[in-house]
Amino acid sequence: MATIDSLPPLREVINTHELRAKKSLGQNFLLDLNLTAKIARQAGDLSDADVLEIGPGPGGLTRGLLAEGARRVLAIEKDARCLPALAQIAEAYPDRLRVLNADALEFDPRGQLQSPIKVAANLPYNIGTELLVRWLTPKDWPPFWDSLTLMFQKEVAERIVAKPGSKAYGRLALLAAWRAEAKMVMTLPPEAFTPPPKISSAVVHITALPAPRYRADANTLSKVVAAAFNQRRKMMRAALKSYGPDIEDKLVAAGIKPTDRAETLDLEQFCALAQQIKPV
Ligand SMILES: C[S@@+](CC[C@H](N)C(=O)[O-])C[C@H]1O[C@@H](n2cnc3c(N)ncnc32)[C@H](O)[C@@H]1O
Repeated sequence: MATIDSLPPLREVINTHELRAKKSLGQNFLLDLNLTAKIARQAGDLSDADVLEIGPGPGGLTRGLLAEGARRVLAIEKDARCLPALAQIAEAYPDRLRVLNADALEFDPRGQLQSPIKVAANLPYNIGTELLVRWLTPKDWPPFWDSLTLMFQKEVAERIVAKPGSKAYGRLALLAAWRAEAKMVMTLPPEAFTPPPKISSAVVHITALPAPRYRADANTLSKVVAAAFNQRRKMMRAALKSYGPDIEDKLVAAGIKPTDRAETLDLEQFCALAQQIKPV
């Protein structure tokens, strides 16, 4: 039976289980347990929280979360090759780790964990933004989670925390600012990972606000912001042409000049526009 002290170093784990990283699954592993404990600490006090971890891989961050005192961790891993390594961690932390071999895109977390719930993950780069947008745009608010502590490619992290007028400002910044507070809390060089990715990474900590900053329908806001920034150099009236001939009137009613460009508009204006398109 594995105990915390008998868990082997992660480099040994990936060798024993022949966990050669698969690019298609976005596998860049963190093998330094000091580093994974530091990332886990960015999630705040874990002792009274259930943690949902997406993509535990060989379990570096999972070990960090458990060592930092997480009440319980539910880890969702798509790659079955990682299961024996994760089972060994589960043995060392009886009753505190549950591992599901599943695709995070298909997984419904509702009813699986007890509040307060923190999500923590070194996300596979190919599904990271999709998961984040899902977590930020449920129909009802507050969401199932209280905070998200997520590793992204640094360029994506910059887009999440961007302010209006900056180059990185767009859909991710607006959706994050609408009902949450997002901060970049840590950056990591490529060498922190095995194998090293081409670019740096960063951890973003996002806390859910009790209520949205402005009233809007989540789906409408998400779609209109995506359309506006898909053609960010175009004037709003051109970028939103597919909304029909009365979009100019709706823009004006929302306090937006039809000749404005998306990158100059703030969250309040986009929410006002969503309300013109579909009031809630
Ligand atoms: C960047 S690695 C992080 C691994 C580990 N957490 C670490 O920090 O070393 C991403 C992990 O997500 C897993 N993964 C990729 N796509 C997934 C999906 N759709 N659902 C669940 N896990 C997925 C990969 O197999 C891999 O273990």
